[in-house]
Amino acid sequence: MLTQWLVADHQSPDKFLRDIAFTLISAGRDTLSSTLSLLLWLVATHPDVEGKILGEIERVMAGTSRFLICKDDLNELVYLHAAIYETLRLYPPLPFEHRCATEADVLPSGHKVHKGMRMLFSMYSMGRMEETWGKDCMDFKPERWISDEGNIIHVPSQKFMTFLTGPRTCLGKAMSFMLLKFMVSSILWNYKFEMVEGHVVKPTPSMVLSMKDGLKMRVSKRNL
Ligand code: HEM
Repeated sequence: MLTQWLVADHQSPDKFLRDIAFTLISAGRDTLSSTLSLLLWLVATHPDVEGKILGEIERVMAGTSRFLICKDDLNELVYLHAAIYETLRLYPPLPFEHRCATEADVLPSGHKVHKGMRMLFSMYSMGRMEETWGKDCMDFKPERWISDEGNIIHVPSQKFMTFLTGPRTCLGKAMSFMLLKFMVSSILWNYKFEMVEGHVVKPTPSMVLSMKDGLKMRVSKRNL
């Protein structure tokens, strides 16, 4: 696809490549760092989840002397995959979005939309709605993403809106899961993260979800 665009854009392939690289870096940098911080916080405050993630990595690493997960192992990390989904449900890095109607329309709810009307929607709230996610919607529970057969349950993008839905959905979803699984498994396998006593994490809605007073954690090396 890149080559096709490059061929079509005879005038300035360098500028085109620069813009593509900038888009990918800017779209991926803050979203991934927000997810990583929130996941480390959730894991540190849910020792049962930490234990299950470590147990899964241990099974994958059994019989090897490696200290890092490799690409072929990623599909085996189902529980970690579910923990990332669950983090992104409760704490979408882009907590709200807007769209502008190009034509007048009527929403499935019956609400009328005028041409040019700007609509703001909150992925943060949609990930916490009881009628969508059930009574335990506020709990951090990776298990809700795993089927009885032990596979990740497919949830339609209209329900799980963190990467948005429709033609302008995030192009980096698969890459995000791959990178996050690499990072989180390698970090957690080698280091233990504990909250600094008294530090309260306050997720703050801005363009990218952040933490008001940062994330203060104590990091120690694990004895493998
Ligand atoms: C957890 C990580 C990520 C989340 C939650 C996320 C979420 C989103 C959302 C909500 C949009 C739609 C924005 C809009 O239309 O206003 C978007 C668009 C986009 N994302 Fe991501 N993103 C993530 C990571 C990445 C990564 C790692 C890349 C690339 C390396 C990437 C590339 C893009 C691109 C190129 C678009 C624009 C798509 C288009 O407009 O057609 N994203 N992302």
